[in-house]
Amino acid sequence: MKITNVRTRVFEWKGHTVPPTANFCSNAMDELWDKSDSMGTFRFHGWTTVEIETDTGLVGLGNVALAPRIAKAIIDQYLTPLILNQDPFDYEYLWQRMYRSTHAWGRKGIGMAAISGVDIAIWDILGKATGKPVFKLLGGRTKDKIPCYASKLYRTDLNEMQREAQSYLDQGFKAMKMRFGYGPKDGPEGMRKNLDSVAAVREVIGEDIDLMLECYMGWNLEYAKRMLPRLETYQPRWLEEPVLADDIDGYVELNQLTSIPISGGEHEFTHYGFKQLLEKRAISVVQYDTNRVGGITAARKINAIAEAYSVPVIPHAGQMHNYHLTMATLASPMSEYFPVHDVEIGNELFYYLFEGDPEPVNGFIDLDDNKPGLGLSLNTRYFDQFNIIE
Ligand SMILES: O=C(O)C(=O)C[C@@H](O)CO
Ligand SMILES: [Mg+2]
Repeated sequence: MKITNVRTRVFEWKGHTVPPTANFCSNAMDELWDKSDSMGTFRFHGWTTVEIETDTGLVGLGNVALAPRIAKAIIDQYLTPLILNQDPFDYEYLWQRMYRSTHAWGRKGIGMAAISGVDIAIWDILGKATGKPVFKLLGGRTKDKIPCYASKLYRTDLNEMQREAQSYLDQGFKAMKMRFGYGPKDGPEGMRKNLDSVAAVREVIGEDIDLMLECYMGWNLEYAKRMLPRLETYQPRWLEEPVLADDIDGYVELNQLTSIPISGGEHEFTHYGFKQLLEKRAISVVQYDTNRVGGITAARKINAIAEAYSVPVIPHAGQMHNYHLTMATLASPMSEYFPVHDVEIGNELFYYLFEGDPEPVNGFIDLDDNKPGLGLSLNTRYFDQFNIIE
């Protein structure tokens, strides 16, 4: 089998978008003086799709959510020539070819995200060519179903947050993740507001539900060191990305500070990046996203390293490329799930652009044993609401 064509498209959402409210999620821009729409660069209102065609008529589908126009340019200009006329079953060779020939500029960030989109499409072809779901190629079912946690609860009015938390309980979720609205610049008052929001959600969900706390890199080390002891009483399952992804020693320090596990990795790349985080005991939960970290070829290597360190892998975001790895990995106890919603931060945009993602039932999702590949296709129903760039 040979790859005959690579088609990339950028889909930019032009439909209805829920405007961001102030302090809905702390983030890395918060420490700068200009706080107007500081989350702007972290919203996902566009996507790159990668369709890889073969001489057998199979088409594999992958995607990238970071800087879509740049991801498309990288794939078109640099990666496509490297994989044309090649056998998709040589996936490791192709990954190394893409990784090594873009090494000067592509090791982390958008270069690796572009490689990820191509790699995911290649794995989709492997599944379709063998007539098996990708999780079967990765080792098969390690769990009956995948437990997942509802991930939204942006900082709003506390009553509203409580109503939202209750709705996840009503749907049967046994775990959920909430966002902090405040950080170092908001002083003691913001600190109290952060604690109030955790208390409010805990009050609704009780002790028997896992609660995850997301900082999205909006704190700094000093602030996190003051917050962590105060958060212990709420027994969070983890505190996520308290500081910038590059402050690895900060993660190390925070991970040893209290009983609260520190999670991270959604802004880390390749097995080399995670080797460093795990060796240093910087994180207690691995949260790569397959469509950033280097695709399935890199993610499965990270899973093996994490298993050896006894650190759970709970990828960032739901989505098929992550679900298939989680299903096939004993070290992955659960998945993140973004509730279907109007387009807001952009995590929901996935459901407008693709179809095939499983819907959770009672807090669990399942994958189809009889659906070859990743089981995802483009959802053409909303195409008229996108600006599509070929
Ligand atoms: O779901 C997460 O872990 C994220 O970081 C999502 C991001 O969109 C910020 O909430
Ligand atoms: Mg996160």
